[in-house]
Amino acid sequence: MASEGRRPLVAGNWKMNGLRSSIATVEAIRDGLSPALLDKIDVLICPPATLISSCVAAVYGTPIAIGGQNLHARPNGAFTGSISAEMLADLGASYVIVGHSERRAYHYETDDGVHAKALGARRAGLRGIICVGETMEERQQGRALDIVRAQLAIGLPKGATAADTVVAYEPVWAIGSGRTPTPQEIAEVHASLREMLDKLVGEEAHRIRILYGGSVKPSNARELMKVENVDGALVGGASLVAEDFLGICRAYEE
Ligand SMILES: O=C(CO)COP(=O)(O)O
Repeated sequence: MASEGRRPLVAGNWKMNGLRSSIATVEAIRDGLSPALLDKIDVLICPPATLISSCVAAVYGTPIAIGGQNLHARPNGAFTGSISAEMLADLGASYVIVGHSERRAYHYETDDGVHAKALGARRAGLRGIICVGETMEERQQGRALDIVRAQLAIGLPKGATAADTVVAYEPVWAIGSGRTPTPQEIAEVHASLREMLDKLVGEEAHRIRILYGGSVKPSNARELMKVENVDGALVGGASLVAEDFLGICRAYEE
């Protein structure tokens, strides 16, 4: 449950999916969210960078936020193909995902790199969503908590606040697999992350949101979102289908 006044955040990560025709999905999400629900939760869509501008236009005048999926740590320079936090902010993005496990696995991102990117996000006034998560092998070795705590301790910028930082726990083995940890397993990791946040930033730890991500669907969202210290969801596959993403948002309806 998002408690202690933390406002839930339901975020969609489209990954490398979406053409201009996908703006219809954003419009359907926009039109399907009731004012009463938007009073209770924050909603964010992170499309590929190519669609950020048109998504920003589609949600103009609503509280729905648009974010990037990755950034370069530097503000500008000779980094062919890269996009800086300033460029994302310039398009109207207000969040950016940092250190997603797919970036770590396929683009060799390290915890130090995640830290540099999170600083870049803060520099440009974006909220960084810092992702942590263990592999199945690490879980089986009993190392899940050690892994995610270390990822957080290195990745999180000094003095992080709820205004510039969100944490997302995404077990690598739950992403796109249809498998999720049990509510007890999620509660254990989120409590441990909250405790680590407390060590790192003190009181502010109780204001920083910790999302759960990995195979969140309308059918399991209610159960997962009421786990203690779960302050929302980071949704992959189900965020590509307006009705599914809306179904997850509606877990917060009652
Ligand atoms: O990686 C994720 C979100 O960032 C989760 O993806 P799925 O919801 O497709 O498992």
